[in-house]
Amino acid sequence: MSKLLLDVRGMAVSFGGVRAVDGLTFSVHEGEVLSVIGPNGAGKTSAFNCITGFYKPSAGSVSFDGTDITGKRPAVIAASGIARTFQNLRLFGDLTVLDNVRAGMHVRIRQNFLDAMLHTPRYRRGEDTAADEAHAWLDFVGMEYDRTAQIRNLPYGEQRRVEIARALARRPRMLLLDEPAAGLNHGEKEQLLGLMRRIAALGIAVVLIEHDMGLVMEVSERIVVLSYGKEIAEGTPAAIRSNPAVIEAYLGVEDEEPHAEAERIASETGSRGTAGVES
Ligand SMILES: Nc1ncnc2c1ncn2[C@@H]1O[C@H](COP(=O)(O)OP(=O)(O)OP(=O)(O)O)[C@@H](O)[C@H]1O
Repeated sequence: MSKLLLDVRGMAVSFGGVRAVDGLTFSVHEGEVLSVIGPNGAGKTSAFNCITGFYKPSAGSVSFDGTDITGKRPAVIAASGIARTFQNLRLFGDLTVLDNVRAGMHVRIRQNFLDAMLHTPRYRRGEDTAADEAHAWLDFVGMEYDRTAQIRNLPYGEQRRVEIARALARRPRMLLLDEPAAGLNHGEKEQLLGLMRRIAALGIAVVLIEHDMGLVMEVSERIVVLSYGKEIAEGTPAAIRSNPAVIEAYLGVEDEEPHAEAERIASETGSRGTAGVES
């Protein structure tokens, strides 16, 4: 097994009387793709928020690469090598594609203030390097659109790609993706599947929250299943799709979508050649 990166133990967070995350324990290794699934409101995003410092866990611990990061500020946690994307895109709409990705790099590239003020050759070299690297990440995620276009003018699927490029430009060791397939069409979901595999092949751990079960079953090495904040199952896709507690958790909720997901989980055969069932 490759190197342990993230180690979450007994993590909890509550809002009023709601235990959004209730004693969650799991780990993630270098280059692994792990999915966190569960019905709406199960606590998936809250778990991401605790890991990345947006919420302060009320109990438990989070360590990353052997360092305790429990309750640290988001900027400190990001600097330790954890990047994330959000359910609702958080890009700078007025900036160009390229500048959005460069914004992801400025957290790690520190320019000398005087060099920046005086636009010295050293400053310009730094900016050129940053632009080259931003282009390289945009190539990596398959962004073929005009990179001088304002983000707000791009199709939604392209914006999602840029958000991943920006997260990668931080050179993280672990990337948390919160519903990256939401709003994507079938072809875009297939590209996303390939992209997640390429990211993992770089040795970056990928932790995925996703409702598209076709995609989850195809890409994940392991899956953690949450229900009402608690972990009810953990295992390989094959073990999860036949786990009665998982099927029950999905069937036990009122929405139509989770019913469909439960049926998909129950009927997945493991022989799918492509990802991206429209949900
Ligand atoms: N900031 C908050 N304030 C109050 N309640 C919250 C907050 N964040 C999450 N919750 C509650 O915690 C529970 C878990 O929510 P969370 O968004 O983590 O679930 P989820 O599994 O990500 O859901 P979804 O799949 O719908 O995104 C829900 O009951 C939610 O209403």
